Amino acid sequence: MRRDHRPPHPLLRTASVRALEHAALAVTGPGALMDRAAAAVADAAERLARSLPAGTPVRAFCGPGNNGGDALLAAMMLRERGFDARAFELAEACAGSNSPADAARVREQARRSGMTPARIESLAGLRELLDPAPPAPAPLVLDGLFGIGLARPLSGLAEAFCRLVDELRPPLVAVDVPSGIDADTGAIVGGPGAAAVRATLTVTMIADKPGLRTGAALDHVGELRIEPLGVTGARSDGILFTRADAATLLPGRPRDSSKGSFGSVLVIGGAAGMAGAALLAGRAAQCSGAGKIWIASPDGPVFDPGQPQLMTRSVNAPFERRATIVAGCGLGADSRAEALLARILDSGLPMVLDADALNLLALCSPAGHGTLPVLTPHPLEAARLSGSEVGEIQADRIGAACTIAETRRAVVVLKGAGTVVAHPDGYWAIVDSGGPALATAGTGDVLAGLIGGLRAQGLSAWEAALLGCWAHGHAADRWAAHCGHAAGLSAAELPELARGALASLHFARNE
Ligand SMILES: NC(=O)C1=CN([C@@H]2O[C@H](COP(=O)(O)OP(=O)(O)OC[C@H]3O[C@@H](n4cnc5c(N)ncnc54)[C@H](O)[C@@H]3O)[C@@H](O)[C@H]2O)[C@@H](O)CC1
Ligand SMILES: [K+]
Repeated sequence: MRRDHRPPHPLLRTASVRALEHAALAVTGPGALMDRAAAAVADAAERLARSLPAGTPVRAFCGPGNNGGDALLAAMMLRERGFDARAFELAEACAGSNSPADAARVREQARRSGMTPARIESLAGLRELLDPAPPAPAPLVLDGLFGIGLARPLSGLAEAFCRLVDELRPPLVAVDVPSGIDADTGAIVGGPGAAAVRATLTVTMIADKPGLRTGAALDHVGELRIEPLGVTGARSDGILFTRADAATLLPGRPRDSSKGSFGSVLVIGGAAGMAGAALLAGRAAQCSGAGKIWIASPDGPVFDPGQPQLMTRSVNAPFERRATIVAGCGLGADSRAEALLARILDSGLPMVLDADALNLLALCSPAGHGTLPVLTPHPLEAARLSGSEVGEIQADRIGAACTIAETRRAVVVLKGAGTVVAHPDGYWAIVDSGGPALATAGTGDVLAGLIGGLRAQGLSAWEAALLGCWAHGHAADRWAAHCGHAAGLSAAELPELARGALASLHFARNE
């Protein structure tokens, strides 16, 4: 995929982080990594404290494992730097747990310096700490309850801690991972009803993690800082697809070219009552730079008066020999649509299947295709494609996208917070753009059109999916940043914004 020599942004699952940690510990000796992790947390907390009233106390919540060790040592460092820093542990969360060696060493150090974590036994005690009666100042909180060792849903006082944090929204630095978040999947352990900490800032250790980049985690991580702790040699499980990656994929535009040089897109959809869906996909294909665009609707020609260059075509006409098909946006689910999808799948042409095409595809058993198609399901469509439930998809978005990609032999774009793109050969990426501005009807049609338009310009299915997703997300992000608000974007505005996002990559190439 890469056309330059810049290393990608790796995302490591817990097993890979642990393997790196063990290899590094053999070289650095015990304690060194925890010293560095704690120093990174203390530095981050000190920076955050500069934006808070002078004298803001630091309250560190320490779990039984090394995550708690990091937080406790950071609190000790902050006390040495002059902060009113104290450490606490939650009675139930620590019951019966033996600390691992590093955390035990820090606890002994804390005992010697008179900073043994005070045990909190009740909700009242917890509230008093997080919401002290005036004039006592509100605290800056360190969340060191659980990191990559979280093994079950938060309960008891740990759960109450999260609920109080949700209510009071204190400035909070999460150590490694916000407690309650699964570092591999980004889901809240125990499901959407379970508890997880909401951080202002997360300082994550050794490497970036997929579970900080997709799903529910995006409302919990806050600002993210990655601290390698001097550990190198990260083997990536997947990548974060960034603006710099996107810039390497931008299709060229030679001077000596014509409309025939940039491919044709045939949008098939826009049945009665849903014509707009096909028009949005057509406009987006246009804005991506594709040479020619046709719209074929099962209910006769649909015109886009503002975009007269979009041509119409009968769905019964033979498909253009070299077209890229974008099918499904407002296609309907009747027998005509079914027959059309069968023709599309038989064509062997490059294709992007969205919306109704995915729902129909879910009814067919997986089959081989001429060229790798791109499927763009949202979680409900993904659930239909894999015969599961939305909850199961969201519990492991990467796993779900990879499974569908493999079984359907397709590049799969699993939409939603932290879009996942998966290849049937098992590799995957999370797209580093997009936000809640996109949560409105029609934006999926725009995405399908963008990907189709880029595919028509010669990008592979994988490349077109990644670049299309990035441009789509970045367009919305830029719009939201400009408005200072993420609500009210209409899908009709999005194709031109995406054109701007793609154009901005010309500058990124030279950065
Ligand atoms: N040892 C080292 O050199 C380093 C450790 N690091 C830190 O160590 C963390 C991992 O440490 P651990 O492996 O000890 O794991 P954690 O500290 O994340 O937690 C493990 C402990 O929590 C308990 N536990 C898990 N889920 C629970 C729940 N829901 N309720 C109550 N108890 C629960 C487990 O039984 C175990 O005692 C990382 O996240 C990171 O913060 C990093 O700083 C890197 C360096
Ligand atoms: K944590």
